[in-house]
Amino acid sequence: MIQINELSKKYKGADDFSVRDLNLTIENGEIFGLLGPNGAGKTTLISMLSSLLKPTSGHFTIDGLNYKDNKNQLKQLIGIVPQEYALYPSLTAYENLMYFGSMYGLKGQSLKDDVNTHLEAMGLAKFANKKIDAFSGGMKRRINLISSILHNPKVLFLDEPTVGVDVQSKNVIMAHLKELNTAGTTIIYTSHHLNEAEKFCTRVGIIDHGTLICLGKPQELIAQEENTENLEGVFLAKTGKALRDHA
Ligand SMILES: Nc1ncnc2c1ncn2[C@@H]1O[C@H](COP(=O)(O)OP(=O)(O)OP(=O)(O)O)[C@@H](O)[C@H]1O
Repeated sequence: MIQINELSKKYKGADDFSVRDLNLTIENGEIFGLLGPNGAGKTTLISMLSSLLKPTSGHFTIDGLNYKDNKNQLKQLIGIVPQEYALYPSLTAYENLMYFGSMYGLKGQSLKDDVNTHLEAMGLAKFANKKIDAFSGGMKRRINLISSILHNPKVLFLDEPTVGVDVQSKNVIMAHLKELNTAGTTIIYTSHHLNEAEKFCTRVGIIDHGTLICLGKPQELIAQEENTENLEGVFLAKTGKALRDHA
């Protein structure tokens, strides 16, 4: 279970909070979608939960563990798929994955077998020995995902896992995430793809101006909103139609 209490983040030099007094509980086995307009605070929140960013105040625990006291245990428990590719372009897909596996203390034949199984499941087995810099965006996203799940994390955080990929790659990524979830992994991910979130998530939270403004099962939220047939309608009703440009 992920228990978040009064979590806030104000970046150095910023005028306002990017996440403000956020309270949320996510149960084991959920696929939880963090939705919100540009600049709402989704990446900031997920970066704090995955220990990439220090909160300004408040706290959270994952399976009762917190980053301050249980750093090494937490590292084994969670997987992180950031928005940016964290891959070595001059190494092959296989070499990258063996390297990332070794960072989690994995080695030997079982690591090789796991790498090959994931490459196969992601449709990348025949490209295992090609260098990453020759890969398309969709292929890099799939390798990026594999690199974060080799240690079988109990909780997986993903920041826009399907941004910039074609429909084919997106389907493979989402199917793989669904399989991981069925096998017991809790998934928390940010997305702007509301149709996808509607189908895929057990619950969603809509965040705006750093605050959680809406929380529930997609179908329940749709049923509660008048004249709305989908999650996009709920999203627009809650967050409005104004652009969120800022610089
Ligand atoms: N390193 C930073 N320093 C200062 N302000 C930041 C920093 N990173 C993000 N912000 C600000 O914090 C707010 C929330 O940004 P965040 O990236 O968390 O939003 P988001 O919901 O993930 O947006 P998007 O959908 O565009 O990725 C924005 O106002 C953003 O400008």
